[in-house]
Amino acid sequence: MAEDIILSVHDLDVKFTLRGQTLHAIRGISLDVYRGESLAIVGESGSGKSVFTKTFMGLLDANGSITGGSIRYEGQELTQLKSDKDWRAIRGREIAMVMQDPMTSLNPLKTIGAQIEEAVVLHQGLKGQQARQAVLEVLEEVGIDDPQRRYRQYPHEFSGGMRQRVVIAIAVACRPKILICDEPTTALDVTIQAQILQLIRELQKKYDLTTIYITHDLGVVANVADRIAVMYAGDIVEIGRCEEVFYDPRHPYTWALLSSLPQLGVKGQPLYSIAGTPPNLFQEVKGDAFAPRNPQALKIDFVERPPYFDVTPSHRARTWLLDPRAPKVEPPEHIRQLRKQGVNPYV
Ligand SMILES: Nc1ncnc2c1ncn2[C@@H]1O[C@H](COP(=O)(O)OP(=O)(O)OP(=O)(O)O)[C@@H](O)[C@H]1O
Repeated sequence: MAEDIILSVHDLDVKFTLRGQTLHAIRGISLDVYRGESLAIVGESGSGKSVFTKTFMGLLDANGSITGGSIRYEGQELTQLKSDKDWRAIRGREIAMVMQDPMTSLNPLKTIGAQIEEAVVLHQGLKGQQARQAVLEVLEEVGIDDPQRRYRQYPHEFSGGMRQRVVIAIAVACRPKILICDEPTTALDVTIQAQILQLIRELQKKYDLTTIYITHDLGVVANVADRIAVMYAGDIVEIGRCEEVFYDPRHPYTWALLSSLPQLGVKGQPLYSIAGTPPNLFQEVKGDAFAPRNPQALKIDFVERPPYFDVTPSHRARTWLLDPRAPKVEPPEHIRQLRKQGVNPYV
């Protein structure tokens, strides 16, 4: 059976203007997101993960604009939406976001209860006692004890993990179909991180949510993602099912990203880090954007941008290495070992 596509991005381009110069942040991304799936978008800082997902919600900074391509959500073309009123029908209501730092999305001057209640009133059409009851239920649902008391408290009276639960409560109270989680656990310690990811997973099942995780840490999503999209320099360079990207990665950037996971490090040896820096997006990127940092780059990598090559029907990568004419280049030994071992070293 064909997958049901909830969001379809085609050849998307985003540019920013800064002091008279143009920065090409998203360079022709195409991506279908399937209803009910959990998709992770991973890549280094600056690869364009946040900018890309902000385009689904009309949240680009004022100096940025979509300069090409399309974004269709449930058949509606989002790139045509202009006014804030149009976007309000999508933002929160259809597509909601949980940000890395809960303090940026919470109002420090309003009680937690009042903030969740606003979402309940606006999106579920409840009023008075019913609205209050719904807030207490959602607080409990996200694992906040003693909701009667917590309702009256302010954000500063909550710990970081609890604040993140409140932000998730507000997002879920809007009954969205897609939940975007932008580094939802980065600021939290490891135990709390796992609890928050677990909570998001439970809510995803309960409400049949489509979730998109944005993270620079592949390890974080190993447990939660059905599919992984690897971003580099404003482009998706590899996408596949979680196990395809972990055990059979094809793009040299994905190899490098996997190699830099602390879980793969050898005790007593310094952690692998990717040499060099990402390209300057103020300048035109030629060929494969990762080529200058790739010790095994081919000549053509510096000349022509690679197309996507299919590895399986669900797995593709933008690398000349997959061209039938390319010389055989093996991934590093430790990456090959992963497959042989067949165990998930990331979790
Ligand atoms: N308002 C802006 N003006 C100019 N450039 C911008 C603006 N917002 C983002 N960019 C640039 O767009 C590119 C992508 O940024 P983005 O924030 O999406 O990266 P990211 O992968 O989400 O990184 P991080 O993990 O650090 O959040 C970067 O080069 C960034 O500097």
